[in-house]
Amino acid sequence: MTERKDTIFAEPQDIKKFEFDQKVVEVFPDMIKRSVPGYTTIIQGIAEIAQRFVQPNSTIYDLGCSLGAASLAIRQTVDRSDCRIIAVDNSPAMIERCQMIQSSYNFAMPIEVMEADINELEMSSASMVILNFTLQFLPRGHRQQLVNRIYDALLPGGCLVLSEKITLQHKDLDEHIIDLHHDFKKQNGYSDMEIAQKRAALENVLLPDTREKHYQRFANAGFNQFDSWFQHYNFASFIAVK
Ligand SMILES: Nc1ncnc2c1ncn2[C@@H]1O[C@H](C[S@+](CC[C@H]([NH3+])C(=O)[O-])CC(=O)[O-])[C@@H](O)[C@H]1O
Ligand SMILES: O=C(O)C(=O)Cc1ccccc1
Repeated sequence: MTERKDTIFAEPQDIKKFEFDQKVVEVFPDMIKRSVPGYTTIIQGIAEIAQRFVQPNSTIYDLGCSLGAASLAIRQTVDRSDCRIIAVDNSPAMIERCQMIQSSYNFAMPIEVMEADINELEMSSASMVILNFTLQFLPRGHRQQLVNRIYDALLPGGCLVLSEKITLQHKDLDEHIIDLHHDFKKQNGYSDMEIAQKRAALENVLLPDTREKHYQRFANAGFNQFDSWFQHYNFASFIAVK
C-alpha cells in the first residue's frame, strides 16, 4: 500500500476545526460541488422524488438546509400553494444568506427559513423530509432520536431522503474509495495541501457511518421500506418510506 499523501501536510491538532461560518457561506455552492461527487445529481433527484411523494396540504422539511439548494429545486418542480417548505439550519451565516436567496424567487409554494437546532425542532404533517449531508455533522448519539422523530412526523406514504458521506464496511476498499474521492477533489482543482487540511478540519466534525448503520436506524425508527438510490464513491443517498 503506497504512503497516503494526505498525511504529509497537516497534523489534525494544528488545523482549525471546520465550521459553517461566513467564510464558508461565501464559497459554499462552489465548495460543495467540487467536494461532493454527485451533489448536483442528488439535488435534481430530490426534486424528482418530491414530485412523487409530496402530498396535498403537507409540509416538506429541509433539515440542515445550508443555502436551501434542495428547497429551491423542490419549489421549481412541485410548487404547490397548498404545501409549504420549512428550511432549517443552525448556522446564522447560512440562514441569513438562505433567506436572501429564497426570497428572491416568487413561487406559489411558501418557504419558511428558520435558524434552529434540528435536534430540537418540532415536526408534523410531513410528506417529505430531507437530510442532505446533514446527519453526518450531528453527534452519533443524537442520530437515532432524530430519525425516530422524523418517522413520527411523516404522514403515511411520506419519505425521508438521507444523503451522507459513508464509510465502507471493508477497510481496504474504504481506503481505495477515500483515495478516489481525493482524486475527484484534485480533478476539481484542490491541491494535496488543501485536501489534507480539509480532511484534518473535518476530523471529529464530519462523522460518517456505514450504509448498514443507516439501514439499522431506519428499521429501528419503524421504516420497513428503505434503500439507496444513488452513490458515487463514498457519497450516497437513501430513501426511506413510511
Ligand atoms: N444541529 C444542527 N441543526 C441545524 N443545522 C445543522 C446542525 N448541524 C449541522 N447543521 C447544518 O448542516 C449543514 C451541512 S451542509 C448541508 C448541505 C445542504 N443540505 C444542501 O443540500 O446543500 C453539508 C456539507 O457542507 O457537507 C450546514 O449548513 C450546517 O450548518
Ligand atoms: O467530505 C469531504 O471531504 C468534504 O469536503 C465534504 C464537505 C463539503 C462541503 C462542506 C463541508 C464538507
